[in-house]
Amino acid sequence: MGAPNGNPGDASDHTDAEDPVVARAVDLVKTYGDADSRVTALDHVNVEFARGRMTAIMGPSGSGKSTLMHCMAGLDTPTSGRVFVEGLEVSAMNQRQLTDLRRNQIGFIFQSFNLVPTLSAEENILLPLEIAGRPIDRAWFRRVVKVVGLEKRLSHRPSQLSGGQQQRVACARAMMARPAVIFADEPTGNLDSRSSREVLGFLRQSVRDYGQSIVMVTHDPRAASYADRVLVLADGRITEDLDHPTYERILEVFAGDGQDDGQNGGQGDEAGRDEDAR
Ligand SMILES: Nc1ncnc2c1ncn2[C@@H]1O[C@H](COP(=O)(O)OP(=O)(O)OP(=O)(O)O)[C@@H](O)[C@H]1O
Repeated sequence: MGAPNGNPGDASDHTDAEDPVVARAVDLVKTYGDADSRVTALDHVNVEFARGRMTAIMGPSGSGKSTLMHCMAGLDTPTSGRVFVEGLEVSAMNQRQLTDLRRNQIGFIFQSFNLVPTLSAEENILLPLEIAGRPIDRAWFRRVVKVVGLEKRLSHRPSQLSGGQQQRVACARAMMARPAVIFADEPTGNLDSRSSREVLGFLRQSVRDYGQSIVMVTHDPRAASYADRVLVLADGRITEDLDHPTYERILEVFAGDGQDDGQNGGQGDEAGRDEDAR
């Protein structure tokens, strides 16, 4: 099992694949500003993210979604409380340990793709491993490239790719290092509905076929319906925790009708979700 009270260590030589929880926040508080203008972005959040599952985080603008993800990924420092990834205490790490953690345990997918414009798709996918000085598993590279359907685009630079193709490169880049968890911040926010479906399908496939753990912030109920679990934040607190919700169920929750009448269980949405990818 993971050691939630363990010391931060070298992220490159520590994995705890036995622990069903890949990341957790314990009594997490994040405030911004001073006493006169204090904003509580996270208000005593306790949450565990399951290994090999896709969890979506939803909530209104300003509810704390990005802050939660940034604290989980070691990109922001909690005011109080603790954060663990793979049993390692992120909230107690120094900069070197955080760099190690981000290189070896965490993958990122951003709304704006964040590709290096002068590099080809292949070079972008391999860049994090090159920077970390890690060996490249060519067989895994070919598999990942096949999953995201980029075989014929590997020599293209980002400007020669569509938005959907660029986000596929970003997905492949995140998957390439086999991170313990991928944090995806609005991964479909800049994509049309067809490209969104494709990218969400790849993410689901990586969960189903390779046991990838994914935490995804999204405003889009359609995107959230691909997840195994949907958390809803409001004013820095988790207000809903939904297990395999349908698109309709998510819409109901956001319409303020949080009562589960059981009528939506097991139904898929008609247009968005790629059932084959689940
Ligand atoms: N660097 C900062 N300085 C001051 N306040 C901040 C800072 N970052 C976030 N906040 C505040 O913390 C609260 C939570 O912000 P956060 O960005 O986490 O929300 P969000 O749910 O991700 O919003 P959105 O959906 O609009 O991206 C907001 O009230 C925001 O104004």
